[in-house]
Amino acid sequence: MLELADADVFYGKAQALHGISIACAPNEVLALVGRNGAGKSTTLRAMMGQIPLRQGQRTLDGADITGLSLPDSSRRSIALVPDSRDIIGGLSAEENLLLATLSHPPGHWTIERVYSLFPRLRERRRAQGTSLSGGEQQMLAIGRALLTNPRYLLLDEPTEGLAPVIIEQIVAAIEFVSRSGVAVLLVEQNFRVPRRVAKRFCLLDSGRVVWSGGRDQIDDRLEAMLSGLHEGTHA
Ligand SMILES: Nc1ncnc2c1ncn2[C@@H]1O[C@H](COP(=O)(O)OP(=O)(O)OP(=O)(O)O)[C@@H](O)[C@H]1O
Repeated sequence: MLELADADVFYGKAQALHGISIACAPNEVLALVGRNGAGKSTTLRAMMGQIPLRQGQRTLDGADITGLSLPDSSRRSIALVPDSRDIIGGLSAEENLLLATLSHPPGHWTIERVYSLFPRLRERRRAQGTSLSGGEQQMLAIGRALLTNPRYLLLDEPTEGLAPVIIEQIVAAIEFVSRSGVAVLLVEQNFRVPRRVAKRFCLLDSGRVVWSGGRDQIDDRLEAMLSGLHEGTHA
């Protein structure tokens, strides 16, 4: 279980998270949804150890990892795919993947397995990072994270700005990765993708969890509200 308990996060003097408590169980797909600026990305960064907690605790399987650095969190089987994707533009797609294998011991995920998950990446393996499309970059960013052999994969808006046909490939990949035993913590502003792949949802607003529940607890009113989030509807 990867957990934040009563977490406060600040950017300078501005408080972004107010006592957030979120727990992601092994093997589950948990979605964090909420409108722009609600604190979704900040929550993922806090889960990853990329930003410090002013208050509260981060735990992994009950052990306190609040102060664990980002590289150590990565070695402890947590991986973050940021919305910026952070592909190294001067390297080929395959070189980007190779880099990830250098910093982690070999495990289930290999470059071959990443290519099986995203055949398009095999075709584009010699292409420079800068020449990859948005969808290819997203596939590469997910593949690179998988090569660290995470038990918890944190995905920040993986389908944002992508064409429907590519979104389908990303959705299929999330489902496959989840079936392979990796827990996925999915951040999306748009409710359509989480609706399909997640079993549990946390709705964030102004740095707080304002609702959480399972798929079967989403009634028509909540469904309409969540579906309207990306159009700017207030939570
Ligand atoms: N690097 C930063 N420096 C200062 N403030 C920040 C920074 N990143 C986020 N914030 C602020 O923290 C709050 C939460 O932002 P966050 O990016 O976590 O929200 P979000 O729900 O992920 O929204 P979005 O969908 O726009 O990414 C917002 O008020 C935002 O302006």
